[in-house]
Amino acid sequence: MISAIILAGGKGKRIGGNKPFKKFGDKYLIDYPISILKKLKIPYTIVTSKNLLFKYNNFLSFDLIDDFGPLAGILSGMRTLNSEWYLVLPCDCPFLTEDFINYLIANIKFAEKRGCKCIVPRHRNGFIEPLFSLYRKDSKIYLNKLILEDKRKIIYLIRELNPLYVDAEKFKNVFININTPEELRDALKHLIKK
Ligand SMILES: Nc1nc2c(ncn2[C@@H]2O[C@H](COP(=O)(O)OP(=O)(O)OP(=O)(O)O)[C@@H](O)[C@H]2O)c(=O)[nH]1
Repeated sequence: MISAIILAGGKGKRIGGNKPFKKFGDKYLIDYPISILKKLKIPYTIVTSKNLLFKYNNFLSFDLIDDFGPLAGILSGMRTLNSEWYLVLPCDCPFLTEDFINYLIANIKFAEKRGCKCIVPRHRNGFIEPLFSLYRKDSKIYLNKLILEDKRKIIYLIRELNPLYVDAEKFKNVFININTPEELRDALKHLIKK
């Protein structure tokens, strides 16, 4: 019923390129979401740009449009795997947990009853986490439309999907992601403390 799309394209400019293969502890960043998805037996595809140096050939999909950003990556992943719901994740989420994913999945029935086409964690301050969210397969229609209109912000998608917002507060560490070398160092300290 659910498949996952790991977004691993983009330029990773702030971290100096090829973000998925930055070393983090004894693994690469991209290995963290993969290992959690494997434990949960959730099928996944890794969506990346053709120009990114990639070490894993299995499970790869490529962006249908270069440099468009996450929306094109999500649509590309949806075209690769057939599923009712898609879990979208970034490649830089070393503190992702099984509990968090199970929590999102537990909200699917309720979302379907209310006609919600996405399930999005929201923090107390209103900040949302669209790259740690579930999207129904019929999001594809809206993704196609937004891409044709060159609307790249993910908030445009969320607005079309009658979102079910769920509590992000109890999973705060899950959303630690890594954009710069400094953030990589800080997150490593966090990993050591764990
Ligand atoms: N497939 C795909 N993934 C993308 C694309 N742009 C960003 N991502 C992924 O989306 C997540 C969030 O990306 P950002 O951190 O906003 O952007 P980034 O390109 O990684 O980094 P910067 O260039 O420093 O902004 C990361 O997992 C990226 O790998 C894209 O065009 N295609």
